[in-house]
Amino acid sequence: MNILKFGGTSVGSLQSITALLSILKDQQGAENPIVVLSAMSGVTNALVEMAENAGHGSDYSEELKIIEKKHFDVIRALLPANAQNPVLTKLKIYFNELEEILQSVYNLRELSLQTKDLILSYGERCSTVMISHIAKQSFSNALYVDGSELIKTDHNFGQAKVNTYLTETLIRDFQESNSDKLLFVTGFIASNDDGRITTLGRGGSDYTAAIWGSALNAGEIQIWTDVDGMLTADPRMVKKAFSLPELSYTEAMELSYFGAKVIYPPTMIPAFLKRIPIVIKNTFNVDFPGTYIKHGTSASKLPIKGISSIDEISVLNLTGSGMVGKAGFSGRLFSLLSREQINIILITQSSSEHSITFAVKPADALKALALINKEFELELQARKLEYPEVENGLAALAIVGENMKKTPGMSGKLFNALGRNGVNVRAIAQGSSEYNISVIISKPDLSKAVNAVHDAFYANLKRTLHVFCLGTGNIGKTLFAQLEAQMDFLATNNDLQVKVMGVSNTRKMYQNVEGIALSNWEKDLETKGEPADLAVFIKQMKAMNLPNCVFVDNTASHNPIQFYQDILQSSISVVTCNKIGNSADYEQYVAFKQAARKYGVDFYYETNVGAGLPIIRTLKDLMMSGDRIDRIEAILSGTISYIFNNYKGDKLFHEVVKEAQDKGYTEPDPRDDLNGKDFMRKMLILARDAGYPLEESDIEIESMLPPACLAAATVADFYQELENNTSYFEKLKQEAASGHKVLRYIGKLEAGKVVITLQMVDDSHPFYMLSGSDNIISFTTDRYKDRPLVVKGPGAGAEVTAAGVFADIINVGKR
Ligand SMILES: NC(=O)c1ccc[n+]([C@@H]2O[C@H](COP(=O)([O-])OP(=O)(O)OC[C@H]3O[C@@H](n4cnc5c(N)ncnc54)[C@H](O)[C@@H]3O)[C@@H](O)[C@H]2O)c1
Ligand SMILES: N[C@@H](CCO)C(=O)O
Ligand code: NA
Repeated sequence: MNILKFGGTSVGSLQSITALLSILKDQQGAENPIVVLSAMSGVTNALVEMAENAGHGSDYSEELKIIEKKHFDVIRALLPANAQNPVLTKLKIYFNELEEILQSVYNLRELSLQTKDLILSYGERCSTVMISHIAKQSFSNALYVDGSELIKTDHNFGQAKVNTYLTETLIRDFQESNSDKLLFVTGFIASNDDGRITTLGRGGSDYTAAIWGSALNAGEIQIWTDVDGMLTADPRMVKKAFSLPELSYTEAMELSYFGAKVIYPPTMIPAFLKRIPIVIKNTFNVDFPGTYIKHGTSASKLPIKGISSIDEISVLNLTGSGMVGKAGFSGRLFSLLSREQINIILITQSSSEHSITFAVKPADALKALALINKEFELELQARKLEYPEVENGLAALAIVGENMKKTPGMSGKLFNALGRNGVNVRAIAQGSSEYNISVIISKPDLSKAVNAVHDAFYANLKRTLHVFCLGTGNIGKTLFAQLEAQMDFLATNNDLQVKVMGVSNTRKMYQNVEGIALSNWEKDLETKGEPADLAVFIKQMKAMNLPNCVFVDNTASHNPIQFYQDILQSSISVVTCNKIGNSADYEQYVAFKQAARKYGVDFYYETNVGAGLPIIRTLKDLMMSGDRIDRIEAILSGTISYIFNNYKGDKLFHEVVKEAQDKGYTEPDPRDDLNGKDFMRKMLILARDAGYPLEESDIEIESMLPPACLAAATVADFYQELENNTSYFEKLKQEAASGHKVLRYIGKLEAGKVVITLQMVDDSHPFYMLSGSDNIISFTTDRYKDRPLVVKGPGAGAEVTAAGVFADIINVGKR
């Protein structure tokens, strides 16, 4: 025989009650199941509130009408008119009784625990009367059972202790004489030996189900609720939390102890002792298998079963020489706390025995402090102990699973996930059972931490990168289009999800905790965005405190640079195509790298040189593997390359420059390309990555423009000056052509010196053959000595640049 317990949401609506009845139909068999019911959702809370209001002399009648109507509406909707009267009458009697009791409380302005239990009992009684009557339509043997008469307890109102022997006898006798009936039993309520109503405390209806299950040696106890079972983590924090197919009792205990609200551990003990399996099922998703909790280790191969969390705890730390080697010290401490019913969530003690740290609920913290101050008064006065302090604003997280026991590296994985996301661990505890490793962290970090740990342990699930993007121009726009097009591929082939959480340009900024739909980012930014403010954008990004977070700079602005270091120090990776950061002070360049290393995040800037071409990466690989750069020769301006490759025939120089700009090769300000500044920045970054601590002033740069062009105050003036100097450029072109040569703007790093020069080269030169916006770079190194390593290809343009930024983002995700 099975026990089926339905929680508040399962009896809370027409839809759920209909589902409940069809579940019962499916489970009809040789033996009648026992159905245990909670109060309709919201009713117990309403009863508590009414009781307390009455006790304070406040009005409760409105609320009473609401819950009465709630029951009556269900009856009117689910029973034919001719069957409504008996149950309406019965419920009306209950509500009249309840009103009289509340009125007495109101008159006396006194609410005892005993009266409160009596008031609460109407929740289960009303729902169970109601449902048993509705069930009669399809099950003629349905019978309402006031469970309070069968579960006998002591006089501890509010949290009564069950007299197991007597209760089990009563239940067995009752069931034996009603075995032909389908019993609908009130959960949560019981009575003492005076016959007064008591309640079973938190999770009480589950407890009722377990007591009945134990008394009748049930085949299984089904807990029907509104979620798909026990989840891997709190779904309010972890969107990717999923239902666990199977758990051992111990695992379920550990998980629920730390806040998985589905069942409350003490309620399971009667079932645990008799080894009765417990199945958690979803009334609203009947076909889903749910979670099966049984004795012994589970067959599931998951290394950890779940991550439990408590979002608010307080920690007390006891330190002092007085504890060292003193047997019985911790005994005194913990028996003191247990005597006063203070539940200790977690304990750690250093092996020097110099300090004990323990965590309690915030509500217990000051009480614990006072108790310790009193108990250890002498030791405190003698300074053998330091006066303890309470630390608030903390949270706890635990990974749970019996398989951890045999698997090394579990704690490594946990701490790596936390460390990489900048979560500081305040205290650690691992039971020697190895079922559970718990850490204490600061409360604001909890959600990030739980998500990071979830991602780390369930690596077969999609990992999520949270991306914040600055710049929606040429590159930014193209990146969004590429991200959108590639979403599905990444999900299926790399188990990676790139979620854009925020976007800003100079005018507007928009962030969304749910992520921004890439199909609609432009409209969202326009309509939902606020006026842009970079400092605020970054502050909000940090405040979201997301795991696996990446800041992407797709601007050509100085402004974001000043924030890089702070961003890296907040354990957020930086990906940038903006060259300004790496080509300013050498000191700053070093600081970025150090911050990234220290905080365990990435700082990627592949597109700083040669757009998407693998140049930075190649250089890094050479350096890391111990090669030494002897010489770099390169053409690194895509714009100038395009200009020289297309400045032919009748086309005028300034027209070709305009073409390059229109094709998206130039910097937002094309003067930065033609005056050599962009090229200079790239050479400087390369030289630094090659190990030379150079500054901009160390670079010798030959201008390819006449002075008037360099002096132009605006872009329009610049184009005008280019046109004015047409003959200068024509002369250059002819000179080259007459010698069967081509114009090339070439950078060279040799012996720690960088020069950029305008050259005319013939077909014997390796850089002669270039087309379009091609870049070319040749590395001559200790290992590539006789023939250099050469990278060549399009070195400018929105598609190839955005692709390089994209690859950098993905590389952050790979770690
Ligand atoms: N075009 C290429 O081939 C290429 C290749 C490699 C690198 N890059 C680099 O890409 C970057 C972007 O180039 P682009 O052509 O997309 O420029 P763009 O002018 O088209 O776009 C720049 C964007 O940045 C935004 N922006 C500027 N300052 C900002 C600030 N302080 N806060 C927020 N947003 C800000 C602007 O609103 C705009 O949306 C540049 O740094 C460039 O050097 C470009
Ligand atoms: N404006 C740059 C873009 C690539 O960094 C160029 O022309 O090379
Ligand atoms: Na590159």
